[in-house]
Amino acid sequence: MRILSEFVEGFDTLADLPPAVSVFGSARSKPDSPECELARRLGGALASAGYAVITGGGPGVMEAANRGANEAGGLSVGLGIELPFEQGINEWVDMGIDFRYFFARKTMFVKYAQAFVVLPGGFGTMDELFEALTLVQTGKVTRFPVVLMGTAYWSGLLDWLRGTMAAESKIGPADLDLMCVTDDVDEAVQYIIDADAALAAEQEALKEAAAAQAEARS
Ligand SMILES: C/C(=C\CNc1ncnc2c1ncn2[C@@H]1O[C@H](COP(=O)(O)O)[C@@H](O)[C@H]1O)CO
Repeated sequence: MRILSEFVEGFDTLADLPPAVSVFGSARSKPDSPECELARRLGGALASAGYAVITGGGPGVMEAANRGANEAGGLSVGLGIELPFEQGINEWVDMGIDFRYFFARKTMFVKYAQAFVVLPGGFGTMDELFEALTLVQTGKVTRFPVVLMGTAYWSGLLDWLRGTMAAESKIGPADLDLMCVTDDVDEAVQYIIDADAALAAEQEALKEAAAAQAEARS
């Protein structure tokens, strides 16, 4: 079955990926747009911090993030999707996989990334953002940093989330804190590094507590 083989190929190809960050954003942005410029700098900064950069492998913001990572000597990953108007995986991708099913592809974005960074985009980008937030809100993934970049673009949505969605109790007030909103590439990368360190410390503490319990029982 095609969908199963997409999971198998994804797991096989990405199994040895170093720590990675998934970057989302518009397929339609022009290479000289502010968001592509930001995405390129972000890709470079993530690569310099030791993260592989995973995108949808398409044009626009995806290509810019892949380009930044590739130019900085990092690992640039593209999870392409078969579309009727598909343009193929962009030229800055070192490791590319083509998917027919959004569902299998989305699993890879989450399973193999330590964080999501979301730049301005359309329906596809919104789908990816809200899927990530739902996974974190419901505890299906723990301590998964979500960074929104391009503050002017997001401000209207954030006002609505605060003023309508949270105000009418459709989300909790703390749910808005699940996102870091910034235009500063260094702040975005540091937020991810700090979240990674906090998670590692938490896991270490759990391991030590389990070892101490086992010791006490023996
Ligand atoms: C629209 C055009 C090409 C589309 N090609 C895509 N290739 C890869 N990934 C895509 C593509 N289109 C959407 N995606 C995914 O959704 C996000 C962008 O969608 P948006 O609606 O443009 O915000 C992106 O993160 C991808 O994962 C021809 O220009």
